[in-house]
Amino acid sequence: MNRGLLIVLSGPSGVGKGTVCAALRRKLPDLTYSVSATTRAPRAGEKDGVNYFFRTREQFQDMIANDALLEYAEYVGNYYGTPREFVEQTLSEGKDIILEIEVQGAVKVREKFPEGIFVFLLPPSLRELKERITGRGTESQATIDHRLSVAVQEMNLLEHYDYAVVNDEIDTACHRVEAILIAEHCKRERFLHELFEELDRLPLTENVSER
Ligand SMILES: Nc1ncnc2c1ncn2[C@@H]1O[C@H](COP(=O)(O)OP(=O)(O)OP(=O)(O)O)[C@@H](O)[C@H]1O
Ligand SMILES: Nc1nc2c(ncn2[C@@H]2O[C@H](COP(=O)(O)O)[C@@H](O)[C@H]2O)c(=O)[nH]1
Repeated sequence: MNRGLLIVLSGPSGVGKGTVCAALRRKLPDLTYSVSATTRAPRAGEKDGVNYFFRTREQFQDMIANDALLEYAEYVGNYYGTPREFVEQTLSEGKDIILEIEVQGAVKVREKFPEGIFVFLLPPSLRELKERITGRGTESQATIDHRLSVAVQEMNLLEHYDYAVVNDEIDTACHRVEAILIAEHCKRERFLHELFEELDRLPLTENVSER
């Protein structure tokens, strides 16, 4: 069985990662979502085990010590991390999995899964990014300011990604990511197809089948 694809959707805070990821999951119900662990407090309506695994700092540090995280990062005063076992099991079952994570974590995932597909979501403008972070209304002004200053630094990491997708319209951005997934699947299938054709042409194969 082929391993599934690991897709990392990353980009600056407020660009719309969560929104585009949710739209993509509605369109592609077979795409598995990696639920992260965090020490941040739940926002209104967020549920443990659905949006995040909400953990204390001590619990999170235990996860780090037990090597239970594929990657983790400290972001604007809180820990965020990807539970490792679930990702590895999903991939070994041949299913695609998507991680929606910030950029430091994405760089660490790349070190462990260079074959992953790394997509950087871009805002149509910095002004729009600021409006999105502010408009979401989930953070204090101090946190918004902190996230915005980090966002500008995060944009410089674009060159480390395989693809850049502008999130101007949600549906369009979602289509773009879907197109990337389709293309990546095709690439892998064609690769295998060509490999087997090549093997068929090898004299060694003929000799073996004649015996
Ligand atoms: N294409 C878009 N057009 C207009 N508004 C958008 C678009 N995409 C997302 N938004 C809005 O921008 C805000 C931030 O989106 P979202 O929470 O998905 O960003 P995020 O990148 O996941 O943020 P964070 O990294 O801080 O968790 C939300 O209010 C969302 O509704
Ligand atoms: N490195 C990781 N970053 C993660 C993970 N899960 C979420 N995130 C990112 O953190 C910020 C803040 O998220 P918020 O829910 O507090 O707005 C955002 O960029 C998320 O994508 C993770 O497991 N690892």
